[in-house]
Amino acid sequence: MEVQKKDITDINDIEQFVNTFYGKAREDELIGPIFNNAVKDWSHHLPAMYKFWSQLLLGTMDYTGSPFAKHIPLPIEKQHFDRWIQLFYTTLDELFEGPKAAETKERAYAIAATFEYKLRTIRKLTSQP
Ligand code: HEM
Repeated sequence: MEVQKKDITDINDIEQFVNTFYGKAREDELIGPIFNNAVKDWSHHLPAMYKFWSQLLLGTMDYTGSPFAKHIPLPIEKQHFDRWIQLFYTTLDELFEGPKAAETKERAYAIAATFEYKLRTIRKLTSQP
């Protein structure tokens, strides 16, 4: 019988999915090299991601940053966002189950789609004819 998983309820749960997700992302053949080239200090990036997700999911007000801007210089396109989402969903499905976990996936999908659209638009506007 499959054991019922718990839902996401607190900062420990967020730290767990963030750590697990970036563990997978760093090893991924498509998006791993992008992270490993760009992130100089994981001991800074991971806590920033705990705060980002805790603000979105738990309503804490401790994230200050402008996440989209950090992605502008990166070599990422739709295929990379698709892989990001695939790994993120797999991570959440392995660890959690419930309305908050479902909301987390929805939020991630919406942000990924927005980032991808904005990057595509910026590049179109700034490319030479
Ligand atoms: C393939 C897709 C993606 C790649 C390769 C990527 C990579 C990166 C990199 C290299 C940084 C900068 C880290 C640093 O300066 O140390 C960053 C920052 C960040 N990313 Fe992504 N990212 C991707 C998609 C996403 C998505 C879909 C989300 C949200 C759902 C997200 C959320 C963030 C946030 C919140 C930060 C800023 C953290 C801070 O304030 O320092 N990223 N990302």
